[in-house]
Amino acid sequence: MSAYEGQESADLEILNIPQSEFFGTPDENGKGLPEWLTPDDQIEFKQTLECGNTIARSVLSVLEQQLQLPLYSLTNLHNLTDASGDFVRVIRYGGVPAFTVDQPEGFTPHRDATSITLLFNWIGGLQIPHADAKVDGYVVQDEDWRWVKPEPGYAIVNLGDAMAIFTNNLLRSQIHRVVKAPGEQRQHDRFSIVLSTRPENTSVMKAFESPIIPRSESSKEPITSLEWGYQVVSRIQKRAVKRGASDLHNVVNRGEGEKSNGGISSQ
Ligand SMILES: O=C(O)CCC(=O)C(=O)O
Ligand SMILES: [Fe+2]
Repeated sequence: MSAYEGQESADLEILNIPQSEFFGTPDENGKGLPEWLTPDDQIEFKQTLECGNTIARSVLSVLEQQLQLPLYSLTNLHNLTDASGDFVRVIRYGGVPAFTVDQPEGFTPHRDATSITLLFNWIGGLQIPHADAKVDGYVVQDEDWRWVKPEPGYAIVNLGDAMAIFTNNLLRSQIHRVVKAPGEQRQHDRFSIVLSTRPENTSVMKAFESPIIPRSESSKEPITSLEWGYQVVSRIQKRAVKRGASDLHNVVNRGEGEKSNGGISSQ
């Protein structure tokens, strides 16, 4: 798995640092860490991944109990040192003049191909549909989007597609998008730190059995988390081609999936 530095435009810069660079086996075909990352920066990213994993595991351990699953059912699939698609992503969305009315999307509507995503935001831009909104696949009417206001000292916790699979949709993967911040805020660059925790590569992507998880009727042979990651990427690329995207590498790295299995979202 490789680190990725993406610059789509002056408007959007993305850096993905995969967990495997520090805790697993780095992808030998990958790009490695960016050259400009100093040893101190590397320590910072390593510690950030470690903290993200600790927080995600504590959320998972609560969910595990609430779902009436045997102890460690979920947490054991999310060990820091097991090979997985975990990553930390830093995004800079360029500011635009305050109060402009256009609403270009930084990230089109998507659900994350993660178990848990922790988001650290300082200014607005993130949106989710309101509770009664009609969501048709990835289509949400413009008037149905609501701001997610960042609160100082808090992280935003998002459940991803893996949790929907593990619970046969008892837990839902939250659709979200990013647009320019509201009002005055949009003149500032918006930074976002994304800590994504995914099931370890060998995890079997199927619903757990529990008294409260609906039984799955699917007769499909379950796949591993690694295979699932690649499937997500190929789905995203097909959708992007339909939308007319030409640079699929950028598409996948823009949170819409990544071949290296780091940084994918299930667009
Ligand atoms: O920038 C944000 O607040 C969210 C980014 C996001 O949705 C993603 O990286 O999957
Ligand atoms: Fe996302």
